[in-house]
Amino acid sequence: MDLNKIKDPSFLMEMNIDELNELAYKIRQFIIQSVSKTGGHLSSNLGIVELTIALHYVFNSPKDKIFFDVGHQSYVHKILTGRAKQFPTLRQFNGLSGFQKRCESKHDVWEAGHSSTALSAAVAMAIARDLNHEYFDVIPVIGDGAVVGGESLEALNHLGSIQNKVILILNDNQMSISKSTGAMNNFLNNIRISNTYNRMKDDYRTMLQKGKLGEGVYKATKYLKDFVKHGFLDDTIFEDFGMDYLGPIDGHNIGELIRVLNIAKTNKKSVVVHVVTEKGKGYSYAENDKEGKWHGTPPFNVKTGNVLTSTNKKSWSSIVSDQVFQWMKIDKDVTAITPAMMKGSAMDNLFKVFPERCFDVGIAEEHAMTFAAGLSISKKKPFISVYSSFIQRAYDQINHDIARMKLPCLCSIDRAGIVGEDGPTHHGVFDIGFLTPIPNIVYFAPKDAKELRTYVNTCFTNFNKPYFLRIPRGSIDDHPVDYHNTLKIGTWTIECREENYELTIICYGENVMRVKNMIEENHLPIRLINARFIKPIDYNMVHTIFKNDEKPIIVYETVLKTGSLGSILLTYCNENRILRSFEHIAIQDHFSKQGKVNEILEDEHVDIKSLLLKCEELLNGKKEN
Ligand SMILES: Cc1ncc(C[n+]2csc(CCOP(=O)(O)OP(=O)(O)O)c2C)c(N)n1
Ligand SMILES: CC(=O)[C@@H](O)[C@H](O)COP(=O)(O)O
Ligand SMILES: [Mg+2]
Repeated sequence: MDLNKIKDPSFLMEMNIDELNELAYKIRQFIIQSVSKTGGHLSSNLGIVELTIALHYVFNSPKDKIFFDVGHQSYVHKILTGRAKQFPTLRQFNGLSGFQKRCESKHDVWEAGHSSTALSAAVAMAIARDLNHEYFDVIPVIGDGAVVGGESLEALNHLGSIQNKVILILNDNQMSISKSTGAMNNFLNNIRISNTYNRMKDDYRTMLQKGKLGEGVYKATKYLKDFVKHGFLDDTIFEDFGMDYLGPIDGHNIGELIRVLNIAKTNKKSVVVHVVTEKGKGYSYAENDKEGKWHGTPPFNVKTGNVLTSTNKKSWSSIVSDQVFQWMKIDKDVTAITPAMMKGSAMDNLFKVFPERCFDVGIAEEHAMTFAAGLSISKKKPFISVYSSFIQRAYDQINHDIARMKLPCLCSIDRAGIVGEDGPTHHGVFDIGFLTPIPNIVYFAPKDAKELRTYVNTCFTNFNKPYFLRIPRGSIDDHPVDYHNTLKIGTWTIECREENYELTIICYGENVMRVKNMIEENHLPIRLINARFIKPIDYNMVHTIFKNDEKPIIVYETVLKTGSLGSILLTYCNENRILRSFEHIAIQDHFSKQGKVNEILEDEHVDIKSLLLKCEELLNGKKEN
């Protein structure tokens, strides 16, 4: 069958199990080929092919609400709901989203990108349905990584106390991006490997084969309830939360999936269907290397498994991590924390060499921050690395637990700025606006590897306050720095041209080097200020620039304008009665699109070309005067 011709999932009803298996094979090949060209979340999608087919076979979307937590594993759902043709545009500018998107299809009933929201939404949908006296099923599909996120557990707590039915599909592939961690994972693992379970599973299989479960849903459900009550599953956490439990089910056996999903469909109460799948299934490289590489991949060669873009530069994340590593070697109090992003934050080596001082707390940004506060109050020196967009979750913990008590820590805000293909849910453009109002913190955005390493040294040398660090996605040239080298908190530097300038640009982070190149390539009479401390700002320099100089000023940022450095400077000028206006280039009050970083910057008019145009306009205007 031609996947491009699929309009909606109704065609599945005409297919027998062999045909459904053939379809699964085709979809897998399609996804491998397609993602090899565009890049994307490969292994989670390869693992969920049969499960998604079975869900759309048993339930009637969009009347029944099938939706995926995070949404990075919704490619099969997209194909079955008529979007195969758009896959060449996956994650591209103005193309198909890598997550569910309500504007793309009526079958996308929820949107995410961040983890652990699906069950909350499902509980609400089920309650609203029952209030409206409507009849449909609500079926959130949640991974073993996402199910431990605080919000999932809060929603589970709510669901367990109400009568409204939700069918929670727990897609257990034993992996988050790295290996799943924590007690819930141990619990799921125990179910999977228990001898008792295996015996029970065989009994259950036999019953399925003999068609006994087909004799009547009531009988089947009762059997499963007895199974739950008297068998090895008598204290599943889900039962304790007031739900029924079905499973574990082989997530690559379509026949078994369909049978059990039908039982879940007719079950009266909320039910967890525990489905065991294999991440990366059907692509040998992804099956053999489950540790992160194939979770989200750039374009690659299908035959060799090699990615098509490679660089000699080092990621910003790995440079932070390496400098922290140097400090872990000499200071046994330094500890490291990641909320499930060990690979992305390049912390593998820390975990390998110092396992007893490194903590992957799972998808739990709130806990990660308060846990860091607890370590800090106990005289440890916590380093935490969290993506900018994910730390939005932990605002209160930074404010209430860390900053208010002035607890020393070093928190690296990774993936700050426009991140690219992950799109609006993942752009790190809000952190300056929401972190800088918090008292007691220091916030630093390095221009290069040297400044970055020097700041890490500064923090560990004087570990006495909440230090924050802001780094983007991407790579740069590395520059080793001895750990004695430090810098002065709250100081900005003049990056180029102290005299004979006609215009001043103020920027920070990776933009400093970009702007410097622009100035040098175009031989422009511009003074460039490296505003590396976003908090505290360099009041002396700011005063000098804004008070004593009549030449034009541009504050250039690639974050949201609201709450940005520009708005901090406006407030400063106002407070100090400095009557001075300046040009402010930053992102307007909306969510930026997905695509290549340069395309998005251009779309937002905050690219270097837009800056250059503004400079030329101001410089020419100056000359004409
Ligand atoms: C709040 C938040 N933190 C971290 C992430 C990054 N992230 C995306 S998918 C993922 C792993 C999810 O694991 P699981 O739910 O088991 O899905 P799988 O990929 O195994 O199918 C993580 C950590 C995120 N999207 N949102
Ligand atoms: C879906 C999700 O949230 C992550 O997989 C994210 O896409 C990772 O981003 P990086 O590729 O920047 O690590
Ligand atoms: Mg998983």
